[in-house]
Amino acid sequence: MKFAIETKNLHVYYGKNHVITGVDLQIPEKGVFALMGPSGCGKSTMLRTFNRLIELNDEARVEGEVLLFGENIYGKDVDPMDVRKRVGMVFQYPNPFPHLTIYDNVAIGPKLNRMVSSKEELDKRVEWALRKAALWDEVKDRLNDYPSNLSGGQMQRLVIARALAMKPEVLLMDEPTANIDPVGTVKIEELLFELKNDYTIVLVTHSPAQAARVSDYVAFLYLGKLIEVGPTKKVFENPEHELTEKYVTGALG
Ligand SMILES: Nc1ncnc2c1ncn2[C@@H]1O[C@H](COP(=O)(O)OP(=O)(O)OP(=O)(O)O)[C@@H](O)[C@H]1O
Repeated sequence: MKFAIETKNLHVYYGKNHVITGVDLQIPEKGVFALMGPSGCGKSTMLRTFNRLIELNDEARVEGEVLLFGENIYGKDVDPMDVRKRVGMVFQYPNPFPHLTIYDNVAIGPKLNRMVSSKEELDKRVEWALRKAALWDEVKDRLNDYPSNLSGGQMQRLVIARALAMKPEVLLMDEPTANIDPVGTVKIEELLFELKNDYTIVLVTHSPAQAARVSDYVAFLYLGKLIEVGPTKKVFENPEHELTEKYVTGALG
């Protein structure tokens, strides 16, 4: 079976600090796969190896393999920019481009990458992405406004639309609701439910409750090690490891 993402003996170091210590993980295609664990266990670091964003940190060193649909993205002929086009990312703080309109925030990726050949096609792509991100109805009459007046939740959905406009194969989300109010969080969680039919979504969360609500599969990381992985229901209802049980019952911080 081909997985969307597979890691083989993955290690990450920041200088001498060994923060991911030999992880073998298989992420199936489609659905929400949650990486959960307490603060500092290496979730964000691991996520950033999946699109080579980790390399923007000069101190970081990656060993082992990360396969994207069977192909090692750290292979010597692979261009990290190509990987980042195929694997989109959404961060903890909604970060629309403030100097671009709502329309241009979504249009810029396909435009710069020459993914469309006419204004009509670009308009269509923008509408499609905003609809997919469940934002179209809220912004269709103000596409030429700047994003600063949007709520945090709307900004985060705009950023999701920006990522989707590139038609990625995998979408990485690093604590996407950490800075969003409860209503906005519900909307984003509902959106994940829709998107997971078409995309493989890898979600980093420190909240076991969120992992339980939205994920199909979950991996529990602790101090840079993969402790347990499996279907979410199984891991929460019948964990194999005592550490996992402590974490999902809130006894581990
Ligand atoms: N740029 C960096 N340079 C050096 N060490 C780092 C860097 N980023 C993270 N670390 C260290 O690597 C370890 C893993 O951090 P990481 O951010 O991946 O964990 P996390 O599980 O995502 O935590 P959080 O939920 O707090 O973001 C931590 O010990 C952290 O201090």
